Amino acid sequence: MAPAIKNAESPSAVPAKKPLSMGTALPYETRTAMHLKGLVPSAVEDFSAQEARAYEQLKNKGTDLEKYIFLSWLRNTNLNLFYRLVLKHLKEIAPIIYTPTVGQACQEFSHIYPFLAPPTAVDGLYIPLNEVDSIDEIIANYKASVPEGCRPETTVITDGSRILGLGDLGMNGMGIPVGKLQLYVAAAGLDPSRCLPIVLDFGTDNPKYLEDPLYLGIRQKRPADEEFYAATEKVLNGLTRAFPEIFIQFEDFNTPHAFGLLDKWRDRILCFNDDIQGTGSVILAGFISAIKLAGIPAADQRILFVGAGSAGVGVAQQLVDYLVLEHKIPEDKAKAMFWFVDSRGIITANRGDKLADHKVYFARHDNGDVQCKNLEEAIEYVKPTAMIGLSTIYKAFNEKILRRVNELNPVARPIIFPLSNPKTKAECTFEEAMRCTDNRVLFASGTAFPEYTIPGTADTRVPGQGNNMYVFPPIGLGAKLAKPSKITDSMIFAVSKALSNTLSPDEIARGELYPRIERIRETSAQVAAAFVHQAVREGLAQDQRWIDLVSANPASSATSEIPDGTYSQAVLDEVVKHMWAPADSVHQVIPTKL
Ligand SMILES: NC(=O)C1=CN([C@@H]2O[C@H](COP(=O)(O)OP(=O)(O)OC[C@H]3O[C@@H](n4cnc5c(N)ncnc54)[C@H](OP(=O)(O)O)[C@@H]3O)[C@@H](O)[C@H]2O)C=CC1
Ligand SMILES: CC(=O)C(=O)O
Ligand SMILES: [Mg+2]
Repeated sequence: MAPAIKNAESPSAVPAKKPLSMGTALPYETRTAMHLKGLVPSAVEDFSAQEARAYEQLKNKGTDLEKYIFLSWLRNTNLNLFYRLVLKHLKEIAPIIYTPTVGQACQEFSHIYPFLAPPTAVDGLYIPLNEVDSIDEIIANYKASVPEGCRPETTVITDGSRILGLGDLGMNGMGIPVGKLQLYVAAAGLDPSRCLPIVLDFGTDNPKYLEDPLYLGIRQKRPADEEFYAATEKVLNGLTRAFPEIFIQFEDFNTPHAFGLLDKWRDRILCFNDDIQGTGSVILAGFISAIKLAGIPAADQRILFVGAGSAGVGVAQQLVDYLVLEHKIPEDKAKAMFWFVDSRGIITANRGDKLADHKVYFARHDNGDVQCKNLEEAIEYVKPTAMIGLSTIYKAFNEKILRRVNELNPVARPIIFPLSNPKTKAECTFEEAMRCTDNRVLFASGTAFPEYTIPGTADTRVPGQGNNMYVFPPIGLGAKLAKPSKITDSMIFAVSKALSNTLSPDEIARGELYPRIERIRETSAQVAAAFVHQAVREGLAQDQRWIDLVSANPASSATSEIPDGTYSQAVLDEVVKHMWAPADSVHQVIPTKL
């Protein structure tokens, strides 16, 4: 793990008013000085004993949802211990605080909410549609409820309208901003006291929640577009008025609004859309590794997307940019390497329905009279070398389909990425993909699948996790440091290149497509450094210290137009110094002299 220190400019992430959260780790002198004598058990422990106890409790929970609730409570009562535990057991805990369990937690959010945090904890902003005119008051309330100086620098905002592949969960979607921000902290060392989850409680079109007596959001249908955009504008204006440097991640908005918000705001404020750009970036990184192993030239790939929403189109846009920039394939030819299947079949210009704006660019014009109505027909027509699932359809890549794609690719290794989340929406599992392709598959999934040992051998393969968790934390960290006026597509492209460069020789030798999750802190620092370099190269960075550092240490002769994802050691070293990490001993967080 990259060494990490607390950002000297940040207030401590552990609220000073709550020393009791350190509980049994408080030394006797501190207890005396703070009039706590007799209020905690007499043993004085170090943090690792507390950590062992917390881990024991975690292991004893019967279900993943119980583990989620326990971890949420821990985070809200002992932040330091929570992040020590998360970092030590990241591979085990990430699927609980993030996909897949976070999906279930969102579905149950209104039922478990009171048990996630003590009543005094402020865990984010809940902004009802009918209160958007009070945004300044809401922000003032927030400021008054957190320690002086805790100005948020990173926010994840959703309106809960498309939570993972689970659909419209209304206000219950709050679990996603909360979960994403925990990864910002764990993976990239953002200061937890400066992370602000926000849910726009704008109603829900999901009857299940409207009828649920325990639902905690406003009980009304979602507003029409005009009202949605006007209300969102009030919130974003209020937020940027109060915190002009804040980095905003749009998350899990339904696809038309995801594209609409990005178009409207991307040149005005420091923001990005995780589902379009973050997913595009992370899947491009895995794809770069996959095509190196596929055994055919990149230009011969025939790429079939199953699902044409914000994620599918976002990924394909990044792949086209890559084929054009890196492989010098003309844009028209690159675009022609892609086919999309949506709920009505292959997307063509003459299919007879009015295509949503985001589908138009990739609609086929070369199909003549052929219209494939489903995935099976599409496979026979396209004969894909790569199949990318962002459809939310569980088992869409069934055994027959997987075997057929394998059969169609006797030379090239098939690329199969079932990327829909959570696990209950994944197009196939790693085991299925391995079995049906004679273990030849180049695989990545949105939710982590277990390793697979090829029967009768000791050959155990590790599946790639193609999840935007590898890129949004370093993008946020890089943005916080370099302070670019906006996030550009070329910065996102640099991030993909940088992530693909982080694979270790061992991971490359084993044919893996992503770095192991246990190294995510190290890779996040490297990717953030590449982001900072690119922001400076493009002339958009506004923090003079980083401009000077990059100018004195240019990593390569890359231009702003064709990013190569490189960074200098000097910038990497400096980035690492700005990553927050939990304290190792109570003396780092509680002054010895009170
Ligand atoms: N791995 C990762 O990091 C990420 C994964 N995702 C996952 O991607 C998935 C999709 O997200 P998003 O694009 O925003 O969602 P959308 O709901 O906008 O997109 C879903 C797409 O799938 C299509 N579809 C539905 N049924 C079928 C079917 N039977 N056959 C083929 N296509 C079908 C829909 O068609 P139509 O347009 O006709 O309705 C639509 O184009 C989610 O599960 C999400 O969790 C998202 C972001 C990141
Ligand atoms: C990972 C993610 O952002 C999603 O599934 O929506
Ligand atoms: Mg998402």
